[in-house]
Amino acid sequence: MTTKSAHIAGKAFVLGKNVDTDQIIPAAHLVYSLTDPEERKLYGKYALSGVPSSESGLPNGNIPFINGDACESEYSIIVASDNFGCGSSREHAPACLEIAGIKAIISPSYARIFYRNSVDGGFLTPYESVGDLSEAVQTGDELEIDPAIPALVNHTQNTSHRLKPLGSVADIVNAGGIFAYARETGMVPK
Ligand SMILES: CC(C)[C@@](O)(CC(=O)O)C(=O)O
Repeated sequence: MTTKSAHIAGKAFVLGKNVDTDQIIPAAHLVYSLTDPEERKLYGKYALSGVPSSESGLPNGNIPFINGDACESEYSIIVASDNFGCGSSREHAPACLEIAGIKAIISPSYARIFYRNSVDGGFLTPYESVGDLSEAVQTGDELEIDPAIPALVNHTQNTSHRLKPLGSVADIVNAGGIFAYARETGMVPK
C-alpha cells in the first residue's frame, strides 16, 4: 500500500458538481469481482462512464476519461466541484477510480460515505479545496499536491492553491487504510 498522502503528481481531470456514485460507476457494472485480477480491471475501464459526455472533463466536455479499450486513465488527479460522490454507498466508486489510476481527488465537499470509503479503504486521498477549483484548473494540467502545506501546484498554469489539512484522517490515509492503521496501532493483531 503506497503512502497515500505523499507528493502526488499527474494530470488533472476536471468534473462539475454533484458527481454521484452512479456516474462514477453505473450499477450495471457492479457485477465484476474486485478480487479477481483480470475482472477488477473492468472497474477501471468503466470508471466515470456514467458522467454525461457534455460534462466529461469540462469546460466543453466530451473528453474521455478512459481512452479506447484501456482500463487505466492518463489522468491521476480529479478536480471537481461540490458534493463529489453523492448518491449510494457503493465502495466500488472510490475503488474504480483507484483501479483507473486516480491517486487523489480535490473538491470543496464530498458525500460523507464516499469520503470515508475512500479513506478507510485506502483507495485514494480526498482533499478538500479552499473554494471551488474546478474552474481554475483545466483537464490535462500537470498538477502536484504538496502534502506538507497542503497545497495544489498547477505547473501548467504556474498557480498554486491551498488545500485543507487532512486532519483526523491523515494517519489512516498515511497507513493506507483503516485496516492497516488498526494493525499499525495495535488495535487489531498484525
Ligand atoms: C448494495 C449497492 C448496490 C447499493 O444499493 C448500496 C446503496 O444504494 O447505498 C448501491 O446502489 O450502491
